[in-house]
Amino acid sequence: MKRSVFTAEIEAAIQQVRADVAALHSELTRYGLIVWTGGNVSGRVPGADLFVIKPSGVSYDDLAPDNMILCDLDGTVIAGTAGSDRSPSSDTAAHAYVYRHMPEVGGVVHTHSTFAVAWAARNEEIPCVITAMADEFGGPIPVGPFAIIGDDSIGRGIVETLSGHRSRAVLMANHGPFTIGKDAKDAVKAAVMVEDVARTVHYAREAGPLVPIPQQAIDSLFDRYQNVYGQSGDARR
Ligand SMILES: O=C(CO)[C@@H](O)[C@@H](O)COP(=O)(O)O
Repeated sequence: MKRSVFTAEIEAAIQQVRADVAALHSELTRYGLIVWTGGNVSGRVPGADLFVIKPSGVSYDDLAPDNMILCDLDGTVIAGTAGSDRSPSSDTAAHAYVYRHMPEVGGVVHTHSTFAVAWAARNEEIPCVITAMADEFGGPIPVGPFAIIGDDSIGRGIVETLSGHRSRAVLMANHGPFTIGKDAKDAVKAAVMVEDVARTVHYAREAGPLVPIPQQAIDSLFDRYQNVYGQSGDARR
């Protein structure tokens, strides 16, 4: 089967995304966002209609740049490339759909993190009642439609929910969080933060009624965090 030949520049970009995506999977285990082989991270290859995603069902202990899988934006594995002998993540179609319909997205993450999945099981959005949510998500974290894996329906639900929305996280109904970002690291950060705020707001509501933050304050906090917080070279700046 003929292997695609990439320019030296694209080849270098592919290698960098392979290394980044492989390394970022350890952040999901580090923050306790997945168990066993659940979850997945992908990253778009800058300058090419390609993305890299993990192989399906492979232990996180065994993930490495060379067994990440290179796909085109239809989710088709690029034959003859490193890792192409294995099946890509079962969520590849969803990631591909997001990359095709949200050109500004450079990374997609899916987890089954406990508190976020609990909100998804109730089909309940997480209300914006803490400044950490206003900072990171600019408001509530929305619920996406119930969608069965296997075709474009999960990806379509992510795009329909997050297009034009400040949040980089969506709670797919009865399933769990999918997050997007400028790059794979930005999407992983959103996955870490959605679980953190899901847990905090869960406990807060158990103790008593939640107090919403006024919209003007949410807008101000989000603007500061997106445009002032951190360093000028950060992906979101
Ligand atoms: O939630 C799903 C599918 O949506 C799981 O299968 C997913 O977390 C892990 O699947 P992969 O190992 O990436 O194929």
